[in-house]
Amino acid sequence: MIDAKDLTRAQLRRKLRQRRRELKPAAQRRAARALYRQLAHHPLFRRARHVALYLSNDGEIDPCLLIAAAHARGKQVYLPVLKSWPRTSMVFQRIDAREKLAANRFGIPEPRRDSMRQRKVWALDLVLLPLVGFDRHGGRLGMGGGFYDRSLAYRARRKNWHKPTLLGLAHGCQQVDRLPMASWDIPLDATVTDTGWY
Ligand SMILES: Nc1nc2c(c(=O)[nH]1)N(C=O)[C@@H](CNc1ccc(C(=O)N[C@@H](CCC(=O)O)C(=O)O)cc1)CN2
Ligand SMILES: Nc1ncnc2c1ncn2[C@@H]1O[C@H](COP(=O)(O)OP(=O)(O)OP(=O)(O)O)[C@@H](O)[C@H]1O
Repeated sequence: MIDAKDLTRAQLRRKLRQRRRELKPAAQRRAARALYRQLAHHPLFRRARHVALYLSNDGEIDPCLLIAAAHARGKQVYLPVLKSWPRTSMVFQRIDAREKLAANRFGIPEPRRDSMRQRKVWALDLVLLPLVGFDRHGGRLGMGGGFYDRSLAYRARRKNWHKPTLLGLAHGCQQVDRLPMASWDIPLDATVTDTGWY
């Protein structure tokens, strides 16, 4: 496991992104199936009606099997969609199983913006977050845009509001011993990997 103490956030991010990108396609497919087995029958997933996921990019663990399962079970499935203004914010928008998608400014596919299909993040039951690095204490290192932190910032002010449950999704190799937490970081309830819950 990487010792995060001697690295800056930028160095750590580079190292961990490289690790997940190095996974071969067969290892990625195995990891996606193992992640599905960790979550598909868990009560947090089974009970959730409104679930936000993401489309994998840059070697991220792929939640596509969970997306398919969520659709098949009649859940409402949401993806993050970047706003053009302010450029640092994003919203969660419902997609259907055959949704047409187009690449956003980072090359990640997303649905065409439609405010009728958007839902406030505090009205979601479960958000499955992509991440670059995680620790056992709810720490998350993202791509560095602050998109998830900004959309979850209300949590810091509303301590008694526990929705939605926040679960990071990652490959086991993205674990670090302890991430330095920034003042704006919103702790995860847990991170789920191909090998277990942390
Ligand atoms: N799959 C996925 N979707 C997601 C996120 C994510 O981390 N993963 N995001 C989570 O926040 C948001 C997008 N945030 C991102 C932030 C930076 C970069 C990125 O690749 N930056 C490049 C260079 C930027 C550029 O091309 O202009 C880089 O750092 O190399 C990508 C996504 C919303 N959707
Ligand atoms: N609630 C917030 N309000 C204002 N700025 C914020 C907030 N959260 C994060 N930021 C800003 O966003 C920038 C990136 O934050 P950070 O490095 O934690 O992103 P990240 O969690 O890695 O990215 P992402 O959530 O997009 O995957 C920081 O410079 C920070 O100043």
